[in-house]
Amino acid sequence: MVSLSSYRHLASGKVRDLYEVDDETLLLVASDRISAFDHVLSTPIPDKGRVLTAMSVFWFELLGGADVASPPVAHHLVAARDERIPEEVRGRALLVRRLEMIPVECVARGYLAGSGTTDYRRDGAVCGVPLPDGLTEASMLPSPIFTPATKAAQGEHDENVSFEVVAETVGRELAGALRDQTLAIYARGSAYAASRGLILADTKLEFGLSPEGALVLGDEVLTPDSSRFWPAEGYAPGSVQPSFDKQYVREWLTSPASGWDRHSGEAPPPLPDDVIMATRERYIEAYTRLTGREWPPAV
Ligand SMILES: C[C@H](c1ccccc1)n1cc(-c2ncnc(N)c2C#N)cn1
Repeated sequence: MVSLSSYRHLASGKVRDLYEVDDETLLLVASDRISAFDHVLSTPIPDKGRVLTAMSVFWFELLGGADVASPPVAHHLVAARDERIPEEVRGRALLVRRLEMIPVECVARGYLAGSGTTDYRRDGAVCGVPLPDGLTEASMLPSPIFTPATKAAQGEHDENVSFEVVAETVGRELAGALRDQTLAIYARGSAYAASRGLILADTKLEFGLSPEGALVLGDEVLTPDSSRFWPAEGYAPGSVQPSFDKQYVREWLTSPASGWDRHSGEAPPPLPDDVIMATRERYIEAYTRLTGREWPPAV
Protein backbone atom coordinates (compact mmCIF):
# COMPACT_ATOMS: atom_id res chain seq x y z
CA MET A 1 0.00 0.00 0.00
CA VAL A 2 1.54 3.31 -1.06
CA SER A 3 2.03 5.97 1.59
CA LEU A 4 2.30 9.74 1.23
CA SER A 5 5.96 9.56 2.21
CA SER A 6 6.56 7.63 -1.03
CA TYR A 7 6.01 10.87 -2.94
CA ARG A 8 8.25 13.92 -3.10
CA HIS A 9 6.57 16.95 -1.52
CA LEU A 10 6.57 19.78 -4.11
CA ALA A 11 4.61 22.65 -2.57
CA SER A 12 2.19 23.66 0.15
CA GLY A 13 -0.47 26.34 0.06
CA LYS A 14 -2.60 27.59 2.96
CA VAL A 15 -4.85 24.56 2.90
CA ARG A 16 -3.43 22.23 0.22
CA ASP A 17 -0.30 20.22 -0.52
CA LEU A 18 1.22 19.01 -3.77
CA TYR A 19 3.29 15.88 -4.30
CA GLU A 20 5.10 14.29 -7.23
CA VAL A 21 3.90 10.79 -8.18
CA ASP A 22 5.95 10.42 -11.36
CA ASP A 23 7.23 12.55 -14.26
CA GLU A 24 3.78 13.33 -15.58
CA THR A 25 1.53 12.86 -12.56
CA LEU A 26 1.06 14.87 -9.35
CA LEU A 27 -1.05 14.35 -6.22
CA LEU A 28 -3.11 17.40 -5.17
CA VAL A 29 -4.11 16.98 -1.51
CA ALA A 30 -6.78 19.10 0.19
CA SER A 31 -6.49 19.40 3.99
CA ASP A 32 -9.27 20.14 6.49
CA ARG A 33 -7.59 23.44 7.26
CA ILE A 34 -9.66 26.60 6.86
CA SER A 35 -8.46 30.14 6.43
CA ALA A 36 -10.28 33.30 7.46
CA PHE A 37 -9.20 36.95 7.51
CA ASP A 38 -5.88 35.88 5.95
CA HIS A 39 -5.09 33.48 8.80
CA VAL A 40 -5.04 29.69 8.67
CA LEU A 41 -7.08 28.73 11.73
CA SER A 42 -5.73 26.32 14.34
CA THR A 43 -8.91 24.22 14.30
CA PRO A 44 -9.57 22.09 11.22
CA ILE A 45 -13.08 21.52 9.83
CA PRO A 46 -13.69 17.76 9.67
CA ASP A 47 -14.36 16.55 6.08
CA LYS A 48 -13.67 19.97 4.50
CA GLY A 49 -10.90 18.50 2.34
CA ARG A 50 -13.09 15.60 1.21
CA VAL A 51 -16.09 17.82 0.45
CA LEU A 52 -14.11 20.33 -1.58
CA THR A 53 -12.30 17.57 -3.45
CA ALA A 54 -15.64 15.96 -4.34
CA MET A 55 -16.86 19.37 -5.51
CA SER A 56 -13.85 19.84 -7.80
CA VAL A 57 -14.41 16.35 -9.23
CA PHE A 58 -18.06 17.22 -9.90
CA TRP A 59 -17.07 20.38 -11.79
CA PHE A 60 -14.23 18.73 -13.73
CA GLU A 61 -16.67 16.06 -14.90
CA LEU A 62 -19.36 18.62 -15.78
CA LEU A 63 -17.01 21.02 -17.57
CA GLY A 64 -15.15 18.17 -19.24
CA GLY A 65 -18.38 17.15 -20.91
CA ALA A 66 -19.88 19.02 -23.85
CA ASP A 67 -22.51 21.62 -23.13
CA VAL A 68 -25.07 22.93 -25.60
CA ALA A 69 -23.26 26.26 -25.77
CA SER A 70 -19.64 25.46 -25.10
CA PRO A 71 -17.01 22.86 -25.98
CA PRO A 72 -15.55 20.50 -23.34
CA VAL A 73 -12.94 22.08 -21.06
CA ALA A 74 -9.54 20.36 -21.10
CA HIS A 75 -8.52 19.76 -17.47
CA HIS A 76 -5.79 18.05 -15.51
CA LEU A 77 -7.83 15.53 -13.49
CA VAL A 78 -6.53 12.00 -14.02
CA ALA A 79 -8.27 10.14 -11.20
CA ALA A 80 -10.04 10.63 -7.89
CA ARG A 81 -9.90 6.91 -7.07
CA ASP A 82 -6.67 5.10 -7.82
CA GLU A 83 -4.31 2.71 -6.03
CA ARG A 84 -1.63 5.41 -6.27
CA ILE A 85 -3.66 7.57 -3.87
CA PRO A 86 -2.50 6.75 -0.30
CA GLU A 87 -5.16 5.55 2.16
CA GLU A 88 -4.49 8.44 4.57
CA VAL A 89 -5.62 11.04 2.01
CA ARG A 90 -8.16 8.98 0.08
CA GLY A 91 -11.20 11.10 -0.79
CA ARG A 92 -9.34 14.37 -0.38
CA ALA A 93 -6.60 13.90 -2.98
CA LEU A 94 -6.61 13.94 -6.77
CA LEU A 95 -4.17 12.50 -9.28
CA VAL A 96 -3.56 15.25 -11.83
CA ARG A 97 -1.49 15.64 -14.99
CA ARG A 98 1.67 17.64 -14.49
CA LEU A 99 1.36 20.94 -16.36
CA GLU A 100 3.58 23.93 -16.90
CA MET A 101 1.52 26.29 -14.75
CA ILE A 102 0.87 29.79 -16.07
CA PRO A 103 1.69 32.36 -13.34
CA VAL A 104 -1.63 34.21 -13.59
CA GLU A 105 -4.57 33.97 -11.17
CA CYS A 106 -7.45 33.90 -13.63
CA VAL A 107 -10.40 35.53 -11.89
CA ALA A 108 -13.87 36.04 -13.34
CA ARG A 109 -16.34 38.31 -11.57
CA GLY A 110 -20.07 38.59 -12.12
CA TYR A 111 -20.57 40.70 -8.99
CA LEU A 112 -18.59 43.34 -7.11
CA ALA A 113 -16.88 41.98 -3.98
CA GLY A 114 -13.58 41.95 -2.10
CA SER A 115 -10.71 43.58 -3.98
CA GLY A 116 -13.14 44.25 -6.84
CA THR A 117 -15.11 46.63 -4.66
CA THR A 118 -11.92 48.25 -3.36
CA ASP A 119 -10.54 48.81 -6.87
CA TYR A 120 -13.92 50.05 -8.18
CA ARG A 121 -14.23 52.63 -5.40
CA ARG A 122 -10.72 53.89 -6.12
CA ASP A 123 -10.67 53.76 -9.92
CA GLY A 124 -14.24 53.26 -11.18
CA ALA A 125 -12.74 50.14 -12.75
CA VAL A 126 -11.35 46.72 -11.87
CA CYS A 127 -8.14 45.55 -13.56
CA GLY A 128 -8.52 48.42 -16.00
CA VAL A 129 -12.03 47.36 -17.00
CA PRO A 130 -14.25 50.47 -16.65
CA LEU A 131 -17.57 49.90 -14.86
CA PRO A 132 -20.73 52.04 -14.74
CA ASP A 133 -21.18 54.64 -11.99
CA GLY A 134 -23.41 53.89 -9.05
CA LEU A 135 -22.37 50.33 -8.33
CA THR A 136 -22.05 49.21 -4.71
CA GLU A 137 -20.85 46.22 -2.68
CA ALA A 138 -22.29 43.01 -4.18
CA SER A 139 -23.77 44.80 -7.21
CA MET A 140 -24.28 42.49 -10.19
CA LEU A 141 -22.01 43.64 -13.03
CA PRO A 142 -23.47 44.43 -16.47
CA SER A 143 -21.63 41.32 -17.68
CA PRO A 144 -18.94 39.10 -16.13
CA ILE A 145 -15.40 40.47 -16.38
CA PHE A 146 -11.92 38.92 -16.46
CA THR A 147 -9.89 40.40 -13.57
CA PRO A 148 -6.52 38.65 -13.44
CA ALA A 149 -4.00 38.88 -10.63
CA THR A 150 -0.41 37.96 -10.07
CA LYS A 151 0.13 35.42 -7.32
CA ALA A 152 1.55 36.92 -4.17
CA ALA A 153 3.86 35.26 -1.68
CA GLN A 154 1.98 33.23 0.96
CA GLY A 155 0.29 35.59 3.38
CA GLU A 156 0.22 38.48 0.89
CA HIS A 157 -2.76 39.49 -1.25
CA ASP A 158 -2.63 38.77 -4.97
CA GLU A 159 -2.16 41.93 -7.03
CA ASN A 160 -4.92 42.76 -9.52
CA VAL A 161 -3.42 43.49 -12.96
CA SER A 162 -4.79 44.56 -16.33
CA PHE A 163 -5.23 42.33 -19.36
CA GLU A 164 -2.34 44.27 -20.97
CA VAL A 165 0.00 43.17 -18.16
CA VAL A 166 -1.04 39.55 -18.70
CA ALA A 167 -0.46 39.95 -22.45
CA GLU A 168 3.03 41.33 -21.74
CA THR A 169 3.69 38.41 -19.37
CA VAL A 170 2.44 35.42 -21.35
CA GLY A 171 1.84 36.81 -24.84
CA ARG A 172 -1.33 38.30 -26.29
CA GLU A 173 -2.69 35.12 -27.84
CA LEU A 174 -2.37 33.07 -24.64
CA ALA A 175 -3.72 35.99 -22.57
CA GLY A 176 -6.79 36.05 -24.81
CA ALA A 177 -7.23 32.30 -24.45
CA LEU A 178 -6.96 32.57 -20.64
CA ARG A 179 -9.62 35.30 -20.60
CA ASP A 180 -11.98 33.43 -22.93
CA GLN A 181 -11.65 30.13 -21.06
CA THR A 182 -12.01 31.81 -17.65
CA LEU A 183 -15.19 33.63 -18.70
CA ALA A 184 -16.59 30.50 -20.38
CA ILE A 185 -16.06 28.41 -17.23
CA TYR A 186 -17.54 31.17 -15.05
CA ALA A 187 -20.58 31.33 -17.34
CA ARG A 188 -21.19 27.60 -17.08
CA GLY A 189 -20.52 27.49 -13.36
CA SER A 190 -22.70 30.49 -12.54
CA ALA A 191 -25.59 29.26 -14.67
CA TYR A 192 -25.46 25.85 -13.02
CA ALA A 193 -25.11 27.32 -9.53
CA ALA A 194 -28.09 29.65 -10.20
CA SER A 195 -30.19 26.62 -11.16
CA ARG A 196 -29.36 25.27 -7.68
CA GLY A 197 -30.24 28.52 -5.89
CA LEU A 198 -26.68 29.74 -5.42
CA ILE A 199 -25.01 32.88 -6.74
CA LEU A 200 -21.44 32.35 -7.99
CA ALA A 201 -20.17 35.89 -7.42
CA ASP A 202 -16.63 35.21 -8.60
CA THR A 203 -14.10 32.45 -9.04
CA LYS A 204 -10.32 32.04 -9.36
CA LEU A 205 -8.93 29.52 -11.85
CA GLU A 206 -5.41 28.38 -12.63
CA PHE A 207 -4.29 27.03 -15.98
CA GLY A 208 -1.22 25.29 -17.30
CA LEU A 209 0.19 24.11 -20.59
CA SER A 210 0.34 20.41 -21.40
CA PRO A 211 3.54 18.96 -22.90
CA GLU A 212 1.75 19.29 -26.26
CA GLY A 213 1.20 23.02 -25.57
CA ALA A 214 -2.55 22.80 -24.98
CA LEU A 215 -4.26 25.09 -22.44
CA VAL A 216 -5.45 22.91 -19.56
CA LEU A 217 -7.49 23.84 -16.48
CA GLY A 218 -5.56 22.96 -13.32
CA ASP A 219 -5.79 23.47 -9.57
CA GLU A 220 -9.19 23.19 -7.82
CA VAL A 221 -12.27 24.41 -9.64
CA LEU A 222 -15.36 26.28 -8.47
CA THR A 223 -14.97 25.38 -4.80
CA PRO A 224 -15.91 27.66 -1.88
CA ASP A 225 -12.16 28.16 -1.32
CA SER A 226 -11.58 29.44 -4.86
CA SER A 227 -14.94 31.16 -5.34
CA ARG A 228 -17.53 33.30 -3.58
CA PHE A 229 -20.85 31.48 -3.29
CA TRP A 230 -23.84 33.38 -1.89
CA PRO A 231 -27.30 32.01 -1.11
CA ALA A 232 -29.59 33.43 -3.82
CA GLU A 233 -32.36 33.81 -1.24
CA GLY A 234 -31.57 36.95 0.72
CA TYR A 235 -29.27 38.42 -1.97
CA ALA A 236 -29.31 42.21 -1.60
CA PRO A 237 -26.63 44.49 -3.05
CA GLY A 238 -25.37 47.24 -0.77
CA SER A 239 -23.60 45.18 1.87
CA VAL A 240 -21.08 42.38 2.15
CA GLN A 241 -23.05 39.20 1.40
CA PRO A 242 -22.87 36.22 3.78
CA SER A 243 -20.29 33.72 2.57
CA PHE A 244 -22.08 30.42 2.07
CA ASP A 245 -19.37 28.45 3.85
CA LYS A 246 -17.44 30.78 6.15
CA GLN A 247 -20.14 33.03 7.58
CA TYR A 248 -20.34 31.26 10.96
CA VAL A 249 -16.54 31.40 11.28
CA ARG A 250 -16.38 35.08 10.36
CA GLU A 251 -19.27 36.06 12.63
CA TRP A 252 -17.82 34.21 15.64
CA LEU A 253 -14.30 35.54 15.08
CA THR A 254 -15.61 39.12 14.87
CA SER A 255 -17.96 38.68 17.86
CA PRO A 256 -17.04 39.58 21.48
CA ALA A 257 -17.23 35.84 22.26
CA SER A 258 -13.90 35.23 20.50
CA GLY A 259 -12.05 37.99 22.31
CA TRP A 260 -10.08 38.48 19.09
CA ASP A 261 -9.34 41.73 17.24
CA ARG A 262 -8.95 40.96 13.52
CA HIS A 263 -6.85 44.13 13.08
CA SER A 264 -4.42 43.14 15.85
CA GLY A 265 -2.29 40.95 13.61
CA GLU A 266 -2.56 38.24 16.28
CA ALA A 267 -3.55 34.70 15.35
CA PRO A 268 -7.27 33.98 15.81
CA PRO A 269 -8.29 31.78 18.78
CA PRO A 270 -9.47 28.18 18.28
CA LEU A 271 -13.07 27.88 17.07
CA PRO A 272 -15.67 26.45 19.47
CA ASP A 273 -17.05 23.01 18.55
CA ASP A 274 -20.50 24.34 17.58
CA VAL A 275 -18.93 26.73 15.02
CA ILE A 276 -16.71 23.93 13.69
CA MET A 277 -19.62 21.52 13.26
CA ALA A 278 -21.98 24.16 11.82
CA THR A 279 -19.27 25.05 9.28
CA ARG A 280 -18.82 21.37 8.39
CA GLU A 281 -22.56 21.21 7.74
CA ARG A 282 -22.35 24.28 5.47
CA TYR A 283 -19.66 22.67 3.32
CA ILE A 284 -21.77 19.53 3.03
CA GLU A 285 -24.85 21.60 2.23
CA ALA A 286 -22.92 23.48 -0.47
CA TYR A 287 -21.95 20.13 -1.99
CA THR A 288 -25.42 18.52 -1.86
CA ARG A 289 -27.14 21.70 -3.06
CA LEU A 290 -24.73 22.22 -5.97
CA THR A 291 -24.36 18.65 -7.10
CA GLY A 292 -27.72 17.16 -6.12
CA ARG A 293 -25.69 14.24 -4.76
CA GLU A 294 -25.82 12.69 -1.27
CA TRP A 295 -23.03 13.12 1.28
CA PRO A 296 -20.91 11.13 1.73
CA PRO A 297 -20.73 9.97 -1.90
CA ALA A 298 -21.15 6.27 -2.46
CA VAL A 299 -17.73 4.63 -2.42
C1 LIG B 1 -1.00 26.57 -6.76
C2 LIG B 1 -1.06 25.11 -6.74
C3 LIG B 1 -0.76 24.51 -5.41
C4 LIG B 1 -1.54 23.45 -5.02
C5 LIG B 1 -1.32 22.87 -3.79
C6 LIG B 1 -0.32 23.36 -2.94
C7 LIG B 1 0.47 24.42 -3.37
C8 LIG B 1 0.25 25.02 -4.62
N1 LIG B 1 -0.15 24.51 -7.74
C9 LIG B 1 -0.56 23.62 -8.65
C10 LIG B 1 0.54 23.27 -9.39
C11 LIG B 1 0.58 22.34 -10.54
N2 LIG B 1 1.80 22.16 -11.13
C12 LIG B 1 1.90 21.34 -12.18
N3 LIG B 1 0.86 20.67 -12.70
C13 LIG B 1 -0.39 20.80 -12.14
N4 LIG B 1 -1.44 20.09 -12.66
C14 LIG B 1 -0.56 21.66 -11.03
C15 LIG B 1 -1.86 21.81 -10.45
N5 LIG B 1 -2.90 21.94 -9.97
C16 LIG B 1 1.61 23.99 -8.87
N6 LIG B 1 1.16 24.74 -7.84
